[in-house]
Amino acid sequence: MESAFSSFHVDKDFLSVIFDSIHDGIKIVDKDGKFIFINRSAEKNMNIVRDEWIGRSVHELLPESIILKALKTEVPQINKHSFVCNKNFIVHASPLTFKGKLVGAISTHKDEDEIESLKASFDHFTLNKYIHFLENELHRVQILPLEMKGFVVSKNSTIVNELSKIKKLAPTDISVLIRGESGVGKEVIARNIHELSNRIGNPYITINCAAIPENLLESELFGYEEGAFTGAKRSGKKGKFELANGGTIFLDEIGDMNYHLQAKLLRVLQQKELVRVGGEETIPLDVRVIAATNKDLVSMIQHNTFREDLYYRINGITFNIPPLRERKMDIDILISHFLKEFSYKYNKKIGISKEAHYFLLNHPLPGNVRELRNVLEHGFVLAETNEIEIEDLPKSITSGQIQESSSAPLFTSDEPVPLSTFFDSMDLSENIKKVEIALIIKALTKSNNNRSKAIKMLGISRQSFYERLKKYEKEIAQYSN
Ligand SMILES: Nc1ncnc2c1ncn2[C@@H]1O[C@H](COP(=O)(O)OP(=O)(O)OP(=O)(O)O)[C@@H](O)[C@H]1O
Repeated sequence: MESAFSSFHVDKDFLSVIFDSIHDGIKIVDKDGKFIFINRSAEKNMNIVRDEWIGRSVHELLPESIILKALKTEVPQINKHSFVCNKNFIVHASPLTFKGKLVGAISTHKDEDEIESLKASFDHFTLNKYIHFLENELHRVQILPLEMKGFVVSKNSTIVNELSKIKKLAPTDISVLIRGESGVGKEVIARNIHELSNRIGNPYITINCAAIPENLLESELFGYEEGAFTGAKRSGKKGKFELANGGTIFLDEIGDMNYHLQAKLLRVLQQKELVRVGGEETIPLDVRVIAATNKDLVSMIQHNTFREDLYYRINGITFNIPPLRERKMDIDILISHFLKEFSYKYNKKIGISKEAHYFLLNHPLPGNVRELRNVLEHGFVLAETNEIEIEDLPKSITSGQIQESSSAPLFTSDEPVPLSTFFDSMDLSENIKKVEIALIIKALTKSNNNRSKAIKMLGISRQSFYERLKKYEKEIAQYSN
């Protein structure tokens, strides 16, 4: 779903997941009648290949369709009978308008046979149940975008302080530099700034300066004209800045941009206009710039690898996002947030065992929030019970480190918990504490909180058990019922 629909600011992959999980067929066309989305049910019950329809015109493919009528007349078409693809359907179609302008049309349809069989089987009771189901579905679909909008989840005081700035700076055009390691959530913040700004409704374009080969980055950013270089498209191409015109551009990994291009970028930002590569025409720009980096730009300036003038141009205000290891408190709420997200995405409810939870809290997670999300999603998908267990997490984090870093494993029992992966530092007493807490929690969990049984499992005296319980009261309480 592109163009006008990007203005709704709901992640398009996510929107596709929602629509694909809806039983009714859904089709969306843009204002010119081009198919921009067809959900899985529509593909199935119309017996078509949706990828072959996307981008093609409804005028050509379904000239008699109800969706085309809604688009042409700009009047909703409710409960209309339609015969397409050799089947009868009941269709609702509505024009889609945004900020008073027609941007396309949407239709939902049900197979008529299905409606007939539904009618036959509906008594009052089932009808009520069906209404209840639809209400739940509607609620689910309505709250999804909010849950998933990618708002920044954090309890960390540094981040909370930083975030409090967003509301103030978002409506201005001040440039923003976001600093932090990979995966800490820099893009989430950039998107939030755009969404809270007056530019909402206009494009939000991202480009990762490190991911594009140096020789292509210039034309990716500023576009090119026909024949600008070998392999250039006949018609030329708009660059990311032009695509972002009126909206926001997020320049990720700006520290990886070469010195020559930095000079060109600075010129574009200062003059608020650009000339495409190989072109002559000057294109005026109105783009808000948000940049991000993992690099120390100040030291790069000292080493003449980053331009000082560009640094001051992009650094109107700076956000510093600490890595996850410096805000362990956030792991808890991020886990809850992601479990909620996945339960919508996969349509099932799964929790996390205390051990897996504790494991994640103590795992280094160098890939920050992105790694936490990936690891949890892996566990969510593989979990065989209604809780993610340590065994469901990727082997790379539960066992990789042991094999690589210790020739003689400290624990060789049948423990599913590879305890030595907790040892992200050499501090002996800190590590002993972690092991003790993990084993006490495990014994309590296994014994259903029966302390006598837990003491027996641990093979320690009652006195020593209670001493430790007191000592680690806070940590254990967090994981006990
Ligand atoms: N505070 C947060 N709340 C909710 N989700 C978050 C948060 N921080 C990060 N995420 C999620 O973690 C993943 C990585 O975040 P993001 O892409 O913003 O990181 P980044 O710092 O821009 O990474 P990179 O520098 O590698 O591009 C995304 O799926 C994002 O939705």
